[in-house]
Amino acid sequence: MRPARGGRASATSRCSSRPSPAARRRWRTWSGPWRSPTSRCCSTTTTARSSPPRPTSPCPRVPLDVSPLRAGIELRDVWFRYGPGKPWVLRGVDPTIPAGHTVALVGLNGAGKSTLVTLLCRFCDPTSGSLSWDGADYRDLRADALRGRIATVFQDFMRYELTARENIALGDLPAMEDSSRLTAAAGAVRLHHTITSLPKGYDTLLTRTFLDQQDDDDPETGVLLSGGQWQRVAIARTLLRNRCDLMILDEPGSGLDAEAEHEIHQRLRELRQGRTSVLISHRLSAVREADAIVVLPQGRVVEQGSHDALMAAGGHYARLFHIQAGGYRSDTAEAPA
Ligand SMILES: Nc1ncnc2c1ncn2[C@@H]1O[C@H](COP(=O)(O)OP(=O)(O)OP(=O)(O)O)[C@@H](O)[C@H]1O
Repeated sequence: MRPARGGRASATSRCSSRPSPAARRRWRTWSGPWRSPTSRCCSTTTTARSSPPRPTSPCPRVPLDVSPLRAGIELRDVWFRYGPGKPWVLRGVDPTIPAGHTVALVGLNGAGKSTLVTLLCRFCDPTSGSLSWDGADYRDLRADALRGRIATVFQDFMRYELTARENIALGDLPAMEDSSRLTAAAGAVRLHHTITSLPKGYDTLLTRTFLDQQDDDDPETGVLLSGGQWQRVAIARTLLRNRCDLMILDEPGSGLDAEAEHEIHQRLRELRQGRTSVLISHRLSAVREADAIVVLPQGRVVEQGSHDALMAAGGHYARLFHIQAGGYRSDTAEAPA
């Protein structure tokens, strides 16, 4: 399935008639739901639900600042692929993330969950369809302001060749000199004692440079952390941004041992209370308490609802849950830990 040909060309030509200064002033003072004239000229034409609408093309706009999230984030018929001719990754998804709620995304490998995260952070725009923040189209918003309101633990998080302090404080630079915030974030993921036992504590370099044999015991040359310890650094970096409006956790426990994973999911559950968050995890016991679980096989939303509702429906989610639970059973029927 492909968008209709010529969508881009016609959208671009329609966008070329620029609004007058007086009209632009009127739109800026419009207090209703934001819908810019340029977004109308770029809007997509949805004909049949089974095929993607025409691709939207970027039009020049005056980017808007981003206010604290009040209502929620809405996706409307979002289609996405990584390039023309590439397979569709998202095929008309339209979940809503209400403010103050946790929405979990569940699906098999390659279902498009992390791709959805890249759209939520606006690293990419949808090929067609739209995302909105309290009704404002993402494409009308300042990308830096939007990202300033989002804290994300990425599945492929970064490991910087910097000190422990810097690696965590990159989440929120003023915390670089604020030891209480740094230690609170590190403590929340049980990393504080690991860091304080390093040769230079929070100022230990988290990389290892071997210049010659004598450098082996030199604390200046830094240390190497395990994969799970790095994962805690990445989560601590995100927790530091606890004033953000949206927290996205993409497989936050994937590199952790069973005990640490259980503990961190427990801690994240507490931190998510009353906050807007998106949680991705293959560990279904970690997502069962989400307000809504969106099941996304092969880029389409096939089910959404609470754990209880989806289990009662006996569909895709229930099947995955039973498969996973079965792996933990011996003779007795137990839910996954
Ligand atoms: N940068 C990219 N360029 C091209 N294709 C990509 C890119 N990133 C992901 N893909 C493709 O998009 C599809 C969805 O990938 P995505 O990472 O969103 O899935 P996922 O549901 O998060 O999977 P997993 O559970 O394995 O993390 C896959 O087929 C993948 O190969």
